Amino acid sequence: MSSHSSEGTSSEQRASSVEIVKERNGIDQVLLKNSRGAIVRVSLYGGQVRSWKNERGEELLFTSSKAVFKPPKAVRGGIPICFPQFGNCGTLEQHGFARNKLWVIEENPPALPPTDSVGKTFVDLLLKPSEDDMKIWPHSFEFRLRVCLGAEGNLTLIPRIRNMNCKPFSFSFAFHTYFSISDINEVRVEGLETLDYLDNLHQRERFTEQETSLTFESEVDRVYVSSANMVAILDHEKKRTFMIRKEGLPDVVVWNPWGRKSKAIADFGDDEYKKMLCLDGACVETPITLKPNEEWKGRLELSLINSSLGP
Ligand SMILES: O=P(O)(O)OC[C@H]1O[C@@H](O)[C@H](O)[C@@H](O)[C@@H]1O
Repeated sequence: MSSHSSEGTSSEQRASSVEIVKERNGIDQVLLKNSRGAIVRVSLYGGQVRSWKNERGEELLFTSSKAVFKPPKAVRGGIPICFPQFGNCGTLEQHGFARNKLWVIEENPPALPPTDSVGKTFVDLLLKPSEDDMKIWPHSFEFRLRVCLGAEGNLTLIPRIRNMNCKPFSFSFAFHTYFSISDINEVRVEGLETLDYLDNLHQRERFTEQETSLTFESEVDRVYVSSANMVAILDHEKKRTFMIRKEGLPDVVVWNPWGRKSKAIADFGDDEYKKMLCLDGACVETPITLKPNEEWKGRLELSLINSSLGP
């Protein structure tokens, strides 16, 4: 099985492991555990990371108390995958179909560099289009996703998308990450200053970020274009910082529906907007075009540190 634990064990350490369990909807879920007790759960439904817990057992990703765990809806929380379309700028359903499909575990994926496996516990997933998918998006692809839990508790996602067509195609993409935060009024985001963004609340008008760090007082729904490869969410109350490192994912989507819109989302609690921030590594304004047999590879690495970035 192409799910691996490659950490060494000592008598003091728990062994790292990969287990398959059934979710309440009967679908398989992969549990990655490292030797310090951190755990990542990945559902084959949507290839979606559902949970990321650190060694202290603290949940680092948000999931709504009203989330629906039955197909065909994507689960509201964790890290849904938006592919082959982000948002509703296209002919497909909002955020594309990958998040609503059953993925499989891939036994022998094409090799990745040793740095993507050594010291990590990981699983490889695969999505191929069904006949029905091909009717609405007539492009043959293979979407591979490696989900890795590092020895230090870092969560890394490595997407690879290959064009199996004889014609080029383009897609947009996002890891729609729901971070769990203490209070939306208490967090700030660094790494987006001076960037241009398209504001979905103003018909996608283009603005330039004027703030040195982003704080939140109302609904936000933006795509920051061509950001640096590192963004941070500083949570003052919890005294911790999420570091988001990304490659091949130039854009950053920032979303929080705030109070009024939360009430209109059926699978989201009225006040839950206070406890989450969506910050996605994405290719939205910079869609990817693949020639026949060409492959795109990205990388998102999430880690947690317990001190502020700034002086
Ligand atoms: O409810 P969904 O389909 O998961 O989307 C949630 C949100 O995702 C965000 O990324 C979009 O910019 C929002 O407009 C959207 O409301």
